[in-house]
Amino acid sequence: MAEGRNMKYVFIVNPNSRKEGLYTLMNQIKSHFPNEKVIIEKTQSMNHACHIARKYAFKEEEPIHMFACGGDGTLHEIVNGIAGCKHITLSIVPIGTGNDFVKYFDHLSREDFLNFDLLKKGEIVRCDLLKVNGEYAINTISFGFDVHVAMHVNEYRKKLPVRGILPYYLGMLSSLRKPISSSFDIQIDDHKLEEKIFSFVVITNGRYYGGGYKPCPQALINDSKLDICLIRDVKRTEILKLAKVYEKGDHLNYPDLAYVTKGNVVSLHTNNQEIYTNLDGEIRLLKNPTIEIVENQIQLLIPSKNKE
Ligand SMILES: Nc1ncnc2c1ncn2[C@@H]1O[C@H](COP(=O)(O)OP(=O)(O)OP(=O)(O)O)[C@@H](O)[C@H]1O
Repeated sequence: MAEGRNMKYVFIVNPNSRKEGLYTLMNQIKSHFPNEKVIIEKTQSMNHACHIARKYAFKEEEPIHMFACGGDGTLHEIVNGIAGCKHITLSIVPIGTGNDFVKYFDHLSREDFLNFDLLKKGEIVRCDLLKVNGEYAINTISFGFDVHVAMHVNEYRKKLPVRGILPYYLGMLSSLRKPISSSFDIQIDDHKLEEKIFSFVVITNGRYYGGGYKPCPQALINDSKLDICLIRDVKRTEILKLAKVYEKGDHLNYPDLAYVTKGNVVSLHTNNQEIYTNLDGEIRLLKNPTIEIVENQIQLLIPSKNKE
């Protein structure tokens, strides 16, 4: 835990999170912070987490240990409120349904992130952010077929009382009714790609997204680089094969299906037309999106399983 005499502990909680996660969280707070300055802020609507986080970002005089309690959507909003703030340390309490970002730390389980004893002796990990047309993302930004899948996933989650991986499969099936590939005019740094037809393009900081897929298995959250996965013009008959290998990050063994590269800036020229963009699972319509890496923007505090 980030400690110090004046340390303030701020929990930003999405109350719509999994009930058992919320229950564990409240018990953990009670037992670990009997006397300290603890503030629990519950989100009430879309983007509220960002507004709450920003309020603390402006209070530069006091050190703050902030906890993002929810799913990747809550984390996304908080990161947009505190990017670049050196007086805030951020821990993630993954009580959402997907929580793909924390899967990056593959030596830690979801339970480890909920264990404040492990957080007490935790370690600081500096984290870069992606930025597109003024908005940050901590995990991934993508374009193409997988954005349509994400949109359907969000719809299924709203409409049906289903959780876990099922909305992702349903979203994929719904998206297959439309063409899988489209034309992209892509520039990576000063290199314009000659290849234009792709099924989707994923730019990553972390390693997992979309319920557990692994576009850039070697991505590092603190290497000051964008990792870019380009999925080629996949036919309907190849989608199942792709999904299977993509989940394990084995798609790179099939260069006819996909390839990965690195860069500092990725630009999509859309002739001022809007394109659906997926930022950490949130959907936006952007014109001519330009994605850059912004280094060392967040101090993450993650649990440690080391004895001492
Ligand atoms: N009280 C609230 N009522 C309705 N929506 C809310 C409320 N608080 C937060 N939200 C919205 O919930 C979404 C975030 O949900 P959550 O944190 O579970 O993320 P998620 O995108 O579902 O992630 P994951 O897939 O990891 O579970 C955001 O769009 C946010 O604006």
